[in-house]
Amino acid sequence: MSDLFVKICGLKTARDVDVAVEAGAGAVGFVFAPGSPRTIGAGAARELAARVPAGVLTVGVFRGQSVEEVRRFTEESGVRGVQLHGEEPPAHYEALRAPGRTLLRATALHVERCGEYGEDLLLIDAPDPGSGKPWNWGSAEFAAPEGRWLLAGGLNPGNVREAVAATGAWGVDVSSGVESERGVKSPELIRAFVSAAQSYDYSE
Ligand SMILES: O=C(O)c1ccccc1NCC(=O)[C@H](O)[C@H](O)COP(=O)(O)O
Repeated sequence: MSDLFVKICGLKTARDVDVAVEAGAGAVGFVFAPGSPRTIGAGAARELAARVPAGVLTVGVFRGQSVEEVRRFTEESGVRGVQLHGEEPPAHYEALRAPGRTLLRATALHVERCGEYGEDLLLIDAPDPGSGKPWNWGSAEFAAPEGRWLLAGGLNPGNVREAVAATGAWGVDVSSGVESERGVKSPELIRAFVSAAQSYDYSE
């Protein structure tokens, strides 16, 4: 067993939040970026976030939205983490910094180390986030950043251990790989993903 940090993203129902928490996820994500089958409103997210124990991070997921909009969704929903997917500049991270808030920078670009934009956690993702399409994390060209970073993009219960072994990621993030159809989470796949990820032993 490892302490691998697991984030389950794109949750929309109380059942799926409860399953993710009980399975051992360290974070759960709610999509506030418009235009996704996983998008929910701040009010719905507030009810879901209220079910989550203090030790599990609740995260709002945004893409290309203004600082004002991100702030409004974050405050209305009560999530404690903010994840930006739109290659927002460092000024957005500075503006969104608040006591007790965790900032996550999601990018498909090469990054030397976590924290360059003022983020607390880095998420190295596919160019098309939430698509379920894997990218070349296993290739020789991929250089892992320094610091705490999560791997995302096309992960599923069957490949997550191999992905962590290949990259040395501190954590993993998944959405499509724990769905029975696009936008619909599967409790069985959530449990299988967390179990597979956390069975990884870094000394392997
Ligand atoms: O999920 C979406 O539809 C989405 C839309 C806009 C910005 C981000 C989005 N999702 C982010 C994630 O779910 C994860 O961070 C990650 O990309 C995992 O995606 P997947 O490849 O589907 O596992």
